[in-house]
Amino acid sequence: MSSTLIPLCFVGAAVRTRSAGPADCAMEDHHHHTATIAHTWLAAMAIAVLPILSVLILAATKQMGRTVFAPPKRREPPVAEGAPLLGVLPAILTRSLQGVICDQYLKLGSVFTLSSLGVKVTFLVGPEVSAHFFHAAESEISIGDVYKVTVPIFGKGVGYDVDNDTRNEQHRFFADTLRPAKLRSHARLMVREVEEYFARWGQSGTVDLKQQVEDVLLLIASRCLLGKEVRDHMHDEVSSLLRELIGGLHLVSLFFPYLPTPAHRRRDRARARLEEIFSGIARLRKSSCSSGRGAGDDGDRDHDMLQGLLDSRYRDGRGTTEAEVTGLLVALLFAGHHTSATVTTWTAARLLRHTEWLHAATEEQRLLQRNDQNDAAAIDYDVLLRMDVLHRSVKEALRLHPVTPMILRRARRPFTVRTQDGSEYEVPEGRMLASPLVVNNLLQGIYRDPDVFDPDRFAAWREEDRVGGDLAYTSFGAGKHACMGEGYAYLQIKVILSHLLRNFELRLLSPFPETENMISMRPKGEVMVSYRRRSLLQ
Ligand code: HEM
Repeated sequence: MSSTLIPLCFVGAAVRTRSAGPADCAMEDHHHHTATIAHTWLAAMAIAVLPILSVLILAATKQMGRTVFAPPKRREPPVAEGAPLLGVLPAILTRSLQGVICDQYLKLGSVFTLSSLGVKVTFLVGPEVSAHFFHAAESEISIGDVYKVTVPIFGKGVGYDVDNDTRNEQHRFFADTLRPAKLRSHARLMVREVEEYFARWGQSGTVDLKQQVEDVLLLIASRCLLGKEVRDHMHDEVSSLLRELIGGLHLVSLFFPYLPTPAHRRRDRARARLEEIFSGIARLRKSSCSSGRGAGDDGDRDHDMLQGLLDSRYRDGRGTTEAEVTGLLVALLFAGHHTSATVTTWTAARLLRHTEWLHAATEEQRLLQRNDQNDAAAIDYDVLLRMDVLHRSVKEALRLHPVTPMILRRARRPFTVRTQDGSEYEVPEGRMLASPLVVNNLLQGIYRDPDVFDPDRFAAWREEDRVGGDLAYTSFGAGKHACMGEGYAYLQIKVILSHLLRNFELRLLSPFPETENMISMRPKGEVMVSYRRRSLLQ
């Protein structure tokens, strides 16, 4: 979940798109079917939904056929032409958001505004114009204004319900629970979950890999984030409570988050029950500590994030409340599960389609197994760090299939942006801003043959992203709100994929997937794969 990079990719507005972007915005076929919003409904909100409210306010300033605005004091970014009143909306719906952004980028340059029904979103394309967007303080460029909608899901007292300082402290708790020393023990738990899960597969068979990946990642989350008690006794209940929480997010929630609809009531009940569960576990843990029984039987309990958050303290010495811990855990689940599942499935689909890379990644596993003299089958934290081809394959799949089409912010103060060709624009206060990953990730100035799946572009001898500067590759965000779970995400994705490569011969039976819809960047439909057990060392 983007910052909480909340992949609310769960909101189900399916807007199919067609047509390719212009040649310079190279992208493959399936890409032409996508146009979407950030982890989310956020894009929907920006492009399609907020306008409905805003039109009422702005109608007075419009004429049919052309919108007339009060003359700007300074030069604002150029606005894309569009239909009367609806602006670019018809183009987005008949074509694709990605295609429209690409067109306008080629036409108007790296800074431009899309407008529809009175709402304007200014797009900043490429690293040269994105520094302020990613690095400015909250008082200048706000993430909180954009993600307020998460409050009823995460609950009061956490995330975007609290002031910026408190939120920063809560992010420090996340950072503590995700630091490398903790990741080492998470890796051990992840490997155990993955081995157990795939042991259920037969000698050979056919599966929907997308579903399998979602399931195993939920088990990993249950174990690493929520703890042994949930994993062993409450996994099914907690999984369905999380589904209820997600199901409580509809378009109507954007405007009336507390309207007593059945879905909102279910959401609130689920949130309350989760708090009850986590509070119960917290009390049990406290009492087992005071009775001298210590941590978990297997010594793992100390390492789960639930415990990390229960032990966290604010700077003034205050501990976290059980309600806060519940909210923070839900936020982490939102941020980490859907995103990782999407990237794992896309990477698998890419490897199975581009067999030269499947071969390279498999050979890497064979070598790692051979070189590991102690235990040829072992995958641990250090081995995972040595999976270079696999790592680059994941990174490259994420470049071509970002989990969110764009990252959104709101300008709290006006600012000036300079383009590479020397144009200078004043972006006004209150303007919604977007950094479109679906276009940034395909810029030819940064990536050679951008629509080709080529993990070597990130190899030490090319490093196209580094050459492009620190804002060239922003699939994990950047700057002030860079993803805090990147290391954890790579670990769990590589644990799953390396286990599959080592133990199964896989074939993609479905056609290469399209992207789901305007709101979700997941692979569309089932991703059917056949498997046959094997050992790489024989
Ligand atoms: C492949 C998987 C993932 C991808 C592609 C991803 C991507 C992102 C992106 C793009 C952002 C920035 C959003 C913005 O600026 O609005 C972000 C933020 C964040 N991510 Fe991830 N993420 C992934 C997995 C995870 C995981 C596993 C966790 C935690 C367990 C996590 C925790 C966070 C948090 C806490 C933030 C908010 C940082 C802030 O607001 O300061 N993410 N992520």
